[in-house]
Amino acid sequence: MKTQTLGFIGAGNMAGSLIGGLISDGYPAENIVVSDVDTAKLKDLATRFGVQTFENNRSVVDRSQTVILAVKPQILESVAREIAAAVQEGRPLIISIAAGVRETALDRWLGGNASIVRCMPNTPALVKTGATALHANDRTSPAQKSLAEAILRAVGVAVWVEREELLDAVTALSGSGPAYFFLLMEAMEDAATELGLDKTTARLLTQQTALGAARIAIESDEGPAELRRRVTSPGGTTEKAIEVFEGGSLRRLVLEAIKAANARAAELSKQLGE
Ligand SMILES: NC(=O)C1=CN([C@@H]2O[C@H](COP(=O)(O)OP(=O)(O)OC[C@H]3O[C@@H](n4cnc5c(N)ncnc54)[C@H](OP(=O)(O)O)[C@@H]3O)[C@@H](O)[C@H]2O)C=CC1
Ligand SMILES: O=C(O)[C@@H]1CCC=N1
Repeated sequence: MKTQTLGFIGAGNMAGSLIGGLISDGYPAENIVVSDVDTAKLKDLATRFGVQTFENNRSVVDRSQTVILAVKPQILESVAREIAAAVQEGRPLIISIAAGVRETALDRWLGGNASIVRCMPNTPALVKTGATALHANDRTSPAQKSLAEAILRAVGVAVWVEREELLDAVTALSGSGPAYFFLLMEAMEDAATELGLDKTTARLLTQQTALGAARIAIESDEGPAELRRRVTSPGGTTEKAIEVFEGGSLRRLVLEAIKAANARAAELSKQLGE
């Protein structure tokens, strides 16, 4: 896979995360090409990672065996129509990371003969701890599916979903999920500073606690409920905090938040042509 040219259209947050992760996994920078309308973003990626950049999307498609579409969902139709003439008989493989844009809509915009893998990665790909779910259209060959999986697996875990609609749930869970943890970290830091800790100490302890909790959760055979119980001494401090979280309906809030994100993904797909 690393000998093939991999193209990115869109040089924003998610492209930067994927490129950073791929390069730290040993993907040669000279085999990565990127285009964007924003030259400052191209310059930034070229400086940080040494990738080749272009202001013209067609230049990226013409050079690539695989093209990752990393523009906002609302821009995808115009980008797809712009590159359609260069996408023929399933080549290059198209990987879309756009939230809520269905394979059928993208295929239509691309001219009706594209091999498309839709996936939902997340920004921790930058540090090779990404979480991605994938789904492919019928035209995608087993070799193309393996290639897409290998690209995303290089920056974290990658799993296939059986039905494309499930990518909306994945978007709401792990696509947006890093932001949920960051929100909790922000709130924990603020609380700690209110209790008198300085900002630097509050941040360090919060970060290390998040990392430690995630590592234990990954390495243990036990689920989060049991792991939580191990921290919660009867009559102790954690119990008091958990009572406040449960009393404030944290679980209901999380359910509502994730359902709202899922609904937004479905709404985007309706707005953007199903
Ligand atoms: N951010 C995340 O955590 C995740 C995002 N995604 C998906 O990834 C996609 C990109 O998101 P994100 O990286 O956050 O978005 P960004 O806005 O950071 O990046 C998109 C980039 O595309 C550029 N662009 C706009 N028009 C064109 C065009 N015609 N041709 C080429 N480039 C263009 C934008 O430039 P300009 O800003 O000037 O418009 C911008 O630099 C979205 O579809 C999103 O749903 C998926 C998983 C996680
Ligand atoms: O907020 C968004 O729409 C994108 C998709 C998942 C994460 N960021």
